[in-house]
Amino acid sequence: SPKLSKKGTCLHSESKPKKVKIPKIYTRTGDTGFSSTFTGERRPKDDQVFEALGATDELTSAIGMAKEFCLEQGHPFLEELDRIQCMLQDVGANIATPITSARDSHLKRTSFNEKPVLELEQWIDKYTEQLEPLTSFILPSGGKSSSSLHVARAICRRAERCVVPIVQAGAADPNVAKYLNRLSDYLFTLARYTAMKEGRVESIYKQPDQ
Ligand SMILES: Nc1ncnc2c1ncn2[C@@H]1O[C@H](COP(=O)(O)OP(=O)(O)OP(=O)(O)O)[C@@H](O)[C@H]1O
Repeated sequence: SPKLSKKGTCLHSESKPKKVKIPKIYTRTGDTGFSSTFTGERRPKDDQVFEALGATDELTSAIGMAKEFCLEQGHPFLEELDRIQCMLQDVGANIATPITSARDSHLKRTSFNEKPVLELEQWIDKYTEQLEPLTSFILPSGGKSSSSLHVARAICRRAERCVVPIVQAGAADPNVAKYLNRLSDYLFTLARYTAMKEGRVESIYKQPDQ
């Protein structure tokens, strides 16, 4: 197969070097504060679709950071977090494709079903069985893995708040809201599980002296 030289020319063994156009990351089309949905609509960047896409992006970035802390501790569930990050790409694709302006071909490529929600539930149940039942409010704590998972959990809840009105308007699949709702429970449970596995104490709520 053709190889690229450092200057971006395409090197074929038998033909003359051809210039390959490397696409630029910036198109400048968003500079006036508008951007595009996957269905081609132009909307202002403070539209609820872009708010939800941005929150989903923050969520997967927070999970990426948490994953690094969990990796340092040798936790065995990194494949679950990888899969969740892939699912969040699909969450984004569904949000970026308002059902109200989508053609069949768009819908086929960006549908989101209930299966990943059920998968999260299985994972939650697996960790919950190994944890002591909750008897008081815990505070985000319990080491770097646990605390970073709590940050991801809080961002997940914001993403859910952004998605709910979009789902209620019939523009995104209800399974997307369900997935985010379940994901925050998963992240909470996993935060507690990592604290337990690392032998870290979770801070609990005590009524502060008045
Ligand atoms: N600030 C934003 N927050 C969340 N999502 C965004 C934001 N800006 C754009 N998007 C979405 O992410 C996609 C990719 O973003 P990108 O930055 O390339 O868009 P743009 O700002 O419209 O274009 P450009 O950066 O090339 O001027 C867009 O098509 C849009 O759906």
